[in-house]
Amino acid sequence: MAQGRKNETGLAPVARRTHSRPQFWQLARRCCQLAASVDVAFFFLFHLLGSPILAWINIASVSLYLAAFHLLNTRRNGLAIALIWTEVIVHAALGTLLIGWDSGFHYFLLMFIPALFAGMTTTRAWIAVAGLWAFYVSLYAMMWFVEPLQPISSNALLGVFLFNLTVVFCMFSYLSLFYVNNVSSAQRKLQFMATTDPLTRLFNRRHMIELAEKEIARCERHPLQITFLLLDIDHFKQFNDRYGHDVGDRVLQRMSALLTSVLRTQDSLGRWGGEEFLALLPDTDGEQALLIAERMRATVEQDQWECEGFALSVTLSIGVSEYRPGEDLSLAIARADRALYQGKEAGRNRVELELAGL
Ligand SMILES: Nc1nc2c(ncn2[C@@H]2O[C@H](COP(=O)(O)OP(=O)(O)OP(=O)(O)O)[C@@H](O)[C@H]2O)c(=O)[nH]1
Repeated sequence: MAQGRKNETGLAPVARRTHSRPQFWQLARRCCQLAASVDVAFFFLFHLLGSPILAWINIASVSLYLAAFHLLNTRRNGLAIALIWTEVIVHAALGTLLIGWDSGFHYFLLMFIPALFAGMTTTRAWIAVAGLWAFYVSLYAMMWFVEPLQPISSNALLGVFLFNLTVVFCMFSYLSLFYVNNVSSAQRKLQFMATTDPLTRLFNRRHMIELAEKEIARCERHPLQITFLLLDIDHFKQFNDRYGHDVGDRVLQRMSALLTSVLRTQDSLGRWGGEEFLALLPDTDGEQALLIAERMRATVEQDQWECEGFALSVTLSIGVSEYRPGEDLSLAIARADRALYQGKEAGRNRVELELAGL
């Protein structure tokens, strides 16, 4: 069924995805507003320069841009793009025919090139660019043989040229800025998604490993101590079983906020798995880490846990390990895990440091 619909529209999946991009249509709307404003300025400029035909062409252009803007607002995007295309091509051609190639109206055609690649599949964009190139070259060649139909003085022509050039510079700069901002914001979002656990908003396991490996590399250059805390909520399963999964999720979120508030700015905290967290404490020895872990344990125990009307008794067991220079990260974490297990075995709600010699 889905495949059939694809064929009916005649659009490849990439094209449909591209056209559903809200930023593209937001940009198209903004371009309509800008272009309509520029055309209002042109109306007065051409009246002053004694070219009434061009002045009234600009009024037609403003109407087309307003219509395209309205179509974009009502999601008739294809028709809107067709109107914008028509306006730019006809306007550039008429401007050039009436007052000559040196008016610089043809520069507006070049602005389509990035828009074509942003709004179409690559193959279609190449075909459209080839068509645009042919039109551009034909217009240029024609102006070798045809005199301008409504010439204006050379000073006025220079004025129009400078005006057009300035507008094209401004619009290209605006489009470039828009593009760069979009790419940077997409990169930020991707970076966030790649490093963050969506439920708790803490770092995810993969990012914690990256951070820990960076810290270990730093530790190998300068002899600094690193400690790891592996934290596990006691009897977490019972919250899910008794009160439902949503309450379990809220406990995880609240726990993340609480633990973050206890840690120092140089420490990193991540969700290691289900109800397990890993804290990385740089420049910290085992003794200091024990104090921090104890503070975390006590904070969780003393906090008033209430979730969706249920009073909960939440505690945490914590295993602490010191990183030994030269060892693999997994070994240091395995020792924290063993310490955590000992804490669970000894009755939970405890902090345990790795046993010496293990
Ligand atoms: N609500 C919720 N539950 C989760 C999530 N991830 C894992 N869990 C649950 O966490 C529970 C972990 O249970 P266990 O590993 O038996 O551990 P526990 O009940 O905390 O017991 P101890 O660790 O031995 O104290 C399981 O029931 C998982 O389904 C999550 O993202 N949200």
